[in-house]
Amino acid sequence: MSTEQRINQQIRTVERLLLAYQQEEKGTPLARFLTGFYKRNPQMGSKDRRMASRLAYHYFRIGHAARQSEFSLQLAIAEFLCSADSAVAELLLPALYPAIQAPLEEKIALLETHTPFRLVDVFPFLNQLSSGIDPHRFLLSLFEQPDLFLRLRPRYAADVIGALENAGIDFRRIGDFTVALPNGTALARVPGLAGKYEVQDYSSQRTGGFFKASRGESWWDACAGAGGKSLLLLDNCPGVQLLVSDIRSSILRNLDERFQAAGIRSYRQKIIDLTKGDTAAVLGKEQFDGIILDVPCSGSGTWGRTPEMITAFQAGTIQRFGALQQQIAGQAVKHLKPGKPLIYITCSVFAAENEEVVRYLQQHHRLHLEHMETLQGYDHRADSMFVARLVAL
Ligand SMILES: C[S@@+](CC[C@H](N)C(=O)[O-])C[C@H]1O[C@@H](n2cnc3c(N)ncnc32)[C@H](O)[C@@H]1O
Repeated sequence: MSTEQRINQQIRTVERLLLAYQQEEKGTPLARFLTGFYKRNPQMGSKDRRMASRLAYHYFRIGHAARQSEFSLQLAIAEFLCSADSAVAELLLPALYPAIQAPLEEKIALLETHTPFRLVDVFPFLNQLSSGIDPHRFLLSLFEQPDLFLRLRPRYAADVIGALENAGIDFRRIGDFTVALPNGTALARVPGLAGKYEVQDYSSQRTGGFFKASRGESWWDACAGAGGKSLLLLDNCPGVQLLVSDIRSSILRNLDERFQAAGIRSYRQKIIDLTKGDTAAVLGKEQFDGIILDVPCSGSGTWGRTPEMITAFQAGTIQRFGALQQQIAGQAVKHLKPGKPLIYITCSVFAAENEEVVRYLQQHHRLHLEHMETLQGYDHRADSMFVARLVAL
């Protein structure tokens, strides 16, 4: 088979794969779909699978841009933009291909001059961004996959760094307890690491700086999920009395496993749906010294990892999340002691889920805003998040 035939076959395979993906239930993560697709197509070898995954992810990174073009041209544009070397771009965009290693801005200018690609078409929700997000830099960050970040447990930080160095792993250190690695780094093969670190995005790690908890205080992680923020809290302040809750019992089982691996045994756990107005039925009159509220959200700050969401997402959903977050936060704050903090967190870049919810809480729930910040992931090849520290009056 000639190189050209091989490339055309790859393009057809990805087209077939993406057609099958469109038949899936809306919102199915691409990663999960790909696992199933490869199981159903065992004739695809590991090299074919790697190439198909790469092309599919790049296809989604250009969002809504150039969608009227031939499928093969859309793929070539995506490849040219998102990689430094591409047989597909070389075959289909031969005049542009020599510039594939040029800076991103230059590649965008070339594509806008010579193809139907327009940067403004990529992400249709730019006018809804939080004020702390730079729209241009955010857009450009969608074209690359964020790094994999580890949070090192304080007392094992030196062990982990030593083990990574011994294994010859390529990593970047950010501060004392954070390590960035290229995605796909096979950590399971490095001996002696179990229980000494958590996989946690860098921006997510930074939210810990807002907790400021003290030993002996009682805290409630009210949307605890698999426990990422709770573990961060307990690592920063081991003497805190913790209640974790979530609407889903299945996710709290994951939390239990992670807590067990981290050697944490002393905590309380409850199933609580914060959209129901009866938290008092579960919690009585219990009041906390601090509440972490890492609310369900659009996840738009993490779409560099799940670019399929850029096209799957419906604009109206932003307002729906905003309303849900207001309801959840309004319910949780009833259990906050006066003078104590609510830490409101999202992994969204939309104002309606961030500063607008903060404004609502100030106006309707007697909370004073101490500090809020958009954590711009694009500065660090990380996710973007929002965090606010509000204090009950
Ligand atoms: C952003 S995730 C939490 C992630 C987690 N804090 C971490 O750091 O790993 C949001 C969580 O809110 C939970 N949730 C969604 N709706 C809820 C509700 N009505 N009441 C309580 N929790 C809810 C979800 O099940 C999900 O686990």
